Amino acid sequence: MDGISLLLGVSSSRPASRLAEAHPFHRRRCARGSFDLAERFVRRNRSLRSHLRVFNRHQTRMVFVHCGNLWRRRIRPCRGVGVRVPLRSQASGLRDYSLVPPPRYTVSPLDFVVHRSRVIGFGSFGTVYEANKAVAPEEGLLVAAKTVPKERLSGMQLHDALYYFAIERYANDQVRAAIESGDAKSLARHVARYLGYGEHAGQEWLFFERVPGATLEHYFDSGSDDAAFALALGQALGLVELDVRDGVVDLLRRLFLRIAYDTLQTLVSFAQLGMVHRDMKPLNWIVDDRAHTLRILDLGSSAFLSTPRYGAVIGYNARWGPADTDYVAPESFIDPRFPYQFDVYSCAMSLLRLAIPGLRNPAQFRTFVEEFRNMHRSDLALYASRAFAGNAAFIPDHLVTGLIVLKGEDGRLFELVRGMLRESPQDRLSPEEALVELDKIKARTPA
Ligand SMILES: Nc1ncnc2c1ncn2[C@@H]1O[C@H](COP(=O)(O)OP(=O)(O)OP(=O)(O)O)[C@@H](O)[C@H]1O
Repeated sequence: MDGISLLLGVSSSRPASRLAEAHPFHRRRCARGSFDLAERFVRRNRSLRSHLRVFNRHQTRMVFVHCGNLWRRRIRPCRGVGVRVPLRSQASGLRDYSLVPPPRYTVSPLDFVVHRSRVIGFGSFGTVYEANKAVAPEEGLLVAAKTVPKERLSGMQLHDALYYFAIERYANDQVRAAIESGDAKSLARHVARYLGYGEHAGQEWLFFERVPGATLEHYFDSGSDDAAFALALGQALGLVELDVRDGVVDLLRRLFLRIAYDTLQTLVSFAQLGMVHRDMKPLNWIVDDRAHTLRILDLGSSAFLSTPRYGAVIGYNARWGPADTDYVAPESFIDPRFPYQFDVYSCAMSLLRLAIPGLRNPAQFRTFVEEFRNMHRSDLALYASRAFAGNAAFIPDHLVTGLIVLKGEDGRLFELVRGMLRESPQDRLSPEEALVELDKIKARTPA
């Protein structure tokens, strides 16, 4: 890692040399490249993500920066390009995971058998294993056991991983406490059940009930045609009345309404806890095919905006990069005046992939995201009108079904999604407002 001093990938119009001019000490170290180049670099080097602080202020250009030995250097954002590299001192002060309150729900890892050879999933910072509860109550329960892979992380990466892990623990504590107090029924249904935190032999664990089913991304990835996709997803969600004879548009519309409802209800409950999830996306939405519900995973990127006992905010730090750039709201970082609108945008972007068949393919979705934000300022109406006028690079054929899906209910669904995608968080619907609109639409839709 130390071998690479700095790698920049700058898309389209602003040449890397201009960036270098603004920061002469980096001039000789800047490499010019395309967005694709930079993105490929990031994807291939997922483990380096903790060192990549990326944001795209105007959604026009994207810069990725990798710093090996430059931790003390800070690159200030240029117009249109945002680059932030954390200072070591800031990193240690502001990301101190020991500031996160102690665990509320604890368990003994010895009560679980963790199957180390059966990895369910792993991300930049965590590994999730299959496990079983080995003792009563609930002996034999299928469990997902998440831990920080300390053996493959070191330095700042390990530090970041432990921080996210502590936030995830804290967030799950809050969610479970709300469920137990009876305040948040929707959370019991829409978040993976948290069993508790445990530590053994220097390894920390978070234990969850294992959700039977697959993530929405997995459904998108299935490669099946629209009708087969809709029926499989509908069956998993318990929409037994779905019938292929109703036509694909109708099937997709009902799925859309159902998933929008599940996710918005959850966002309303999160907001009641003062929480922004910050990483709402199909990969973190798992369809529980036994309880027939959508559950949200991975609370590790959450922000708690009002935690007076421990300081203003837990989990959120504007000096850090945003979450997944494909779904991140245009403000990139939470606007403290309209914090809950952040997740609404990511939710709507995810829902677009459900409604618009062409967007289920990740590469096509990424092309769409670029164009939608850069050329159309996240305005769905502008995008649609240009796409039909033949100005968009995105293939209109793919858009047609999706727009017909959204066009239902006299265009109300379209307007709802448009309102959820407003570029400015001030104009965007809050979770409550979006849910009210959705309720009105559902009331007009035959069951
Ligand atoms: N409770 C659960 N039940 C079933 N599968 C789960 C559960 N928790 C996590 N998984 C699986 O593990 C994968 C990774 O989980 P999670 O997103 O929590 O990890 P992560 O390390 O934070 O990943 P990333 O860095 O990509 O966000 C999920 O996509 C899902 O497939």
